[in-house]
Amino acid sequence: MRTLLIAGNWKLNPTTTEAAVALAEGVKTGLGTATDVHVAVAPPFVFLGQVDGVLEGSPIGLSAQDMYWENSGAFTGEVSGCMLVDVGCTHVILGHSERRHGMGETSEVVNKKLKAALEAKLIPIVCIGETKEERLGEQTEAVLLEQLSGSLAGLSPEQAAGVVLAYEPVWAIGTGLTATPEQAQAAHAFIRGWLAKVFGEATAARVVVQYGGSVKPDNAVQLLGCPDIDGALVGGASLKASDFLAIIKAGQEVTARGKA
Ligand SMILES: O=C(CO)COP(=O)(O)O
Repeated sequence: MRTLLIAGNWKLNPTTTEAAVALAEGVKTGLGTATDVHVAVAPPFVFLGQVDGVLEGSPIGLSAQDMYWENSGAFTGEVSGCMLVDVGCTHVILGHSERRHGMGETSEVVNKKLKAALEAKLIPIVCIGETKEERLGEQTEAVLLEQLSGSLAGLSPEQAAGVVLAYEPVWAIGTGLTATPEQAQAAHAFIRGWLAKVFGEATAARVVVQYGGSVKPDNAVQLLGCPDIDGALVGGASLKASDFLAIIKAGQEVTARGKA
């Protein structure tokens, strides 16, 4: 069975080092040494080093929220995979919808970043998902197909097995409008079907596919209990240690009882 990954995407929060350290300390203390689910936090770039110090000795992974595909050079404002590894990162989020839609990031760009992340030995969390208009226009599968085939182009099955995907319907992000477990499971099954077709059944069975979009303590058990949902990428609720810990606990419950 795939191990669940519960990751907190802090986005552009919090705004001070002190608050970032306090949040990381809260998660670390609350989690202890539990390892039955994988856990990671993704603070803004500037806090990564300090948060890494806090997380020392804990099983919590450290994720960046983006990276560039070149290692070094004249690329003002960018941060590379080897730099992220140097400050302690284990994961990197790529192609978040706030970057795809807010900053014009294409699947081609995500693909370059993904290959660089794998080269740097970071675990990439590649985000995909449709907007409200696309869902209403029955374009969900077409959008997922474009984002999957574009973002994962040229990967070997072995490389693909090491990629984490995050299905995040844009209409559910930060809106309180969570996809129902049925809607989420249907999208996840579609994603796993695509993986099986392109990379083979054995690889598809290994890929961790998270759900993201208004995951909260009160809906986490239902979502995480779905057969093809292998974790959560949590935004707002990851900014409060007690809420994030409650979502992790939901993952632990689902793991302990086993999936259907
Ligand atoms: O975008 C998200 C995680 O990457 C989800 O954000 P919310 O949990 O705030 O909806």
